[in-house]
Amino acid sequence: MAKRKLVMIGNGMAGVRVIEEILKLNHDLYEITIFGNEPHPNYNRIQLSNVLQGNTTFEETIINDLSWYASNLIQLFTGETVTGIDTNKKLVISDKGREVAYDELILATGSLPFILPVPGADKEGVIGFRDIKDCEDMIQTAKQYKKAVVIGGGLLGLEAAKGLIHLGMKVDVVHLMEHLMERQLDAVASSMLKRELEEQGMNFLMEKATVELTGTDRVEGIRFKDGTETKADLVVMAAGIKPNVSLAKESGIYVNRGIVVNDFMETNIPHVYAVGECAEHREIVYGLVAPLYEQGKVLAQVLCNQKDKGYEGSITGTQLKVSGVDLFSAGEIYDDNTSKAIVVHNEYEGIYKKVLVRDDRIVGIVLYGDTKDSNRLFKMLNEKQDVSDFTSISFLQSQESSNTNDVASMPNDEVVCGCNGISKETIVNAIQEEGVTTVEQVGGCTNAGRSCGRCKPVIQDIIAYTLGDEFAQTAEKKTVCGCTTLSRDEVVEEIREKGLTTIKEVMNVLHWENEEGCSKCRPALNYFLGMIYPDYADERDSRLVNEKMHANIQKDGTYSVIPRMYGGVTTAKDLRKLADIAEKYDVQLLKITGGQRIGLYGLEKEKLPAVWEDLGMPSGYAYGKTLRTVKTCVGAQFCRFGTQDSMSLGIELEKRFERLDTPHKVKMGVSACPRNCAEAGIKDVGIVGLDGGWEIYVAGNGGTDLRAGDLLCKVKTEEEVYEITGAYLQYYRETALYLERTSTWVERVGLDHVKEVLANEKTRNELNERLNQTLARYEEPWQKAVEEEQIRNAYYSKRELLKL
Ligand SMILES: Cc1cc2nc3c(=O)[nH]c(=O)nc-3n(C[C@H](O)[C@H](O)[C@H](O)COP(=O)(O)OP(=O)(O)OC[C@H]3O[C@@H](n4cnc5c(N)ncnc54)[C@H](O)[C@@H]3O)c2cc1C
Ligand SMILES: NC(=O)c1ccc[n+]([C@@H]2O[C@H](COP(=O)([O-])OP(=O)(O)OC[C@H]3O[C@@H](n4cnc5c(N)ncnc54)[C@H](O)[C@@H]3O)[C@@H](O)[C@H]2O)c1
Ligand code: SF4
Ligand code: FES
Repeated sequence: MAKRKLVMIGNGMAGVRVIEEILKLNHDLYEITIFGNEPHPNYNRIQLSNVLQGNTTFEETIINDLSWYASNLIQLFTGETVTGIDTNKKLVISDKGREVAYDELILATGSLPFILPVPGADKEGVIGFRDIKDCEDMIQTAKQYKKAVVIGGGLLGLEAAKGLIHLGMKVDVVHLMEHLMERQLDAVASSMLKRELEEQGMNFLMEKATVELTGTDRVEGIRFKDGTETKADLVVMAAGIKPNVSLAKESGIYVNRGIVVNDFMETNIPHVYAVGECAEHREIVYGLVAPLYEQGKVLAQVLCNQKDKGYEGSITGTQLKVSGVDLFSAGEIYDDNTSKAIVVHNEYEGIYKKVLVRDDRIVGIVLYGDTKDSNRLFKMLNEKQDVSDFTSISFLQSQESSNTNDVASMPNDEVVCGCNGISKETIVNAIQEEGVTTVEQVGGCTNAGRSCGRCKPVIQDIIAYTLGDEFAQTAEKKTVCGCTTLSRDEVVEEIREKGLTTIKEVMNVLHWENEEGCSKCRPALNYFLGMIYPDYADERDSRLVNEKMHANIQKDGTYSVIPRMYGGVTTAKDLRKLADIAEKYDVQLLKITGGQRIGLYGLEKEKLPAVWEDLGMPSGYAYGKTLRTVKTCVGAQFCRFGTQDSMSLGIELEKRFERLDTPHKVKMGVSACPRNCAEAGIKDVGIVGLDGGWEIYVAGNGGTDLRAGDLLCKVKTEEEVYEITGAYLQYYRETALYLERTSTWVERVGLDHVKEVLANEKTRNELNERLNQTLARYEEPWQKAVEEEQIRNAYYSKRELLKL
């Protein structure tokens, strides 16, 4: 039976969770297309605050990478905005003119920051805080400017302010009201918070209404209603959000504040649903992930014909992600004449706890300084438990005890991960029945910990408590992925010892939890097998998407073609050919890359084999975990400072080691003198010419984790360079974790250790022998695609559009 067509607009947290739930319920029901106007796969927006505060990286915020979409046959259009919906013809239209028909349509367009409508709000340097782009803007601005002003003393504003302080800026927080976070905290908790944040370096301008942003092109200051002013090089608007509903509205879908949905997330138009921050349910628009995920679960059931009781609304609990601040708030915050407050205020220790009770039920919680009881109290609030038997002590005094004792006394049904609604019992079951032993694996099985991450310490305690002695042995272990409890070294050892030769066999024999593996372990296993057996028959479908396609997928779904240009040296004939091909195939962009070659960007998948055939040049592997480029300077052939022939050495290095699978990408550079024009000092392997010899540097990195290379050794001849480089690469191949760059690998194993290994001639020879055996197995992949129809049909035909 033909699959039904499911289209989703919005590639954010709530929407993609719906897709994950659908895939769990019925993997094959839908042909899924997702439009996301950000140029990224689905990432954890919540963690942007932690990126700013330096606690995590952008890479770590990715929830589902491109290979997840590919392996689930999801067509993803990133950087593309849906601009119209024809609900009669049942199709959506994008800003690139793409029309996609749907049987079912999900609107998951999220929110937009509320930008104050004051003069000057459109000046350069005025931003919201919503996405990676905003985050990057703040990081860049902090490198150049000193003074930031955040407008809004709510959750978002305070997290942004903390991040900007971390980035080295002076920060004013402008707040309209008398108290910070007035929607979540009462006056006492709010003033305790203010004091703490002032100590952390924030300056508060309270009860200030902004009337104008001053400056010429770029913002220079803020003027307030009371006539006062403050200077600003950067203004971050964090004064709330508004549901992103214009597309729905223009398409005739009923919108109030958000897109109005019933308990099954259905809009007023048949087959059109809304979920997440853009949806309004029973007159409430939610702005935290916990309720959005509940909505997502319900919508997945509806779309998989498993309609249950529907979504009935949520009570939300909030915490602030600022280190040194421990607070929790849920429900009402002030008592009135129908409710009573139970309050503990220990000023000495900076602890404040308030529980509001009406008709023997908890209706509100405010905790500051000690939030240990938040889960327990929040559960009582949510379940409307009768609390008439509780004393104020049993309400509010958490027992001083060790963490594992806390876990022991925790009821089984206590919710541990509020974002995902996961109880202790579910986590314990995953540990006992699925054999998981790390927080990451628990997340893989249950989703716990995959959003704001604040429950991770408790999950860790539950793992320790459940595993007992076993825990100590597994605690230090970094497993290959959530499908196994084995580490990289254990997997490699088992493959060698048991003579396992295919990915399937490894998974079966080593009792993989998920028998199909996942997007993390399949490429890793493929790599390990290829590293162990020189004649290994590569499993192309297990590779990361770009390697599988032998081309780099771009944000609009097109691909790039970057042929080899050994050592960055080309010819007039090749340049002419590239120019002709660029015109013939109408490439969107022709660009000199950072690795000294020329890239053709914006080619549709179906065109790739023809382009490669016309080019007749080898692949530059610009997409691979392999040797990318060897950058060279002109050296002794032309430069008056050159002491060595850097171009010849670079070209030979590239020819010798091209196509070699490595744990991560490898870049090299060769300069002919210490002026180092080829930037060899920030390469995985950098060679610098001296009078009568060469210096070999290793473990440099010019990317996000900038690192200068370490001097490995000095040699006299080119032959020695090849020998040392070969042995070094093979040792890296054999001992690094999959996806570990040489820079982190060397730091982990130690430069002295690597030097010691390579100093031994016998070891060097053995390493080079194994390397050469492996190198012998490689074929030119583009040529193969040109020659073999089966490959073209499998990977580059239109029919296979969804398989990426
Ligand atoms: C810095 C920050 C910190 C946060 N911290 C927390 C926290 O600690 N706890 C918590 O629970 N929540 C937190 N939140 C809120 C949480 O991130 C959101 O509730 C959640 O991301 C909303 O999910 P969503 O899918 O509805 O919207 P989004 O994640 O915003 O996704 C919507 C996506 O749709 C795209 N889109 C919109 N229109 C179109 C179109 N026409 N065509 C194509 N694509 C379109 C948007 O670009 C966006 O990528 C935080 C938010 C921010 C910004
Ligand atoms: N830790 C978390 O859970 C977390 C973190 C960040 C963001 N978020 C979510 O992101 C969304 C946006 O957060 P937010 O803090 O912008 O929204 P918010 O509505 O919670 O807070 C906005 C704050 O700005 C203040 N404000 C409004 N107008 C102002 C003005 N003109 N001048 C100065 N202050 C003004 C308000 O008084 C309010 O305190 C919310 O849904 C929030 O729940 C959550
Ligand atoms: S590194 Fe030295 S030899 Fe090479 S181009 Fe620069 S100055 Fe000339
Ligand atoms: S509480 Fe947010 S991820 Fe668990």
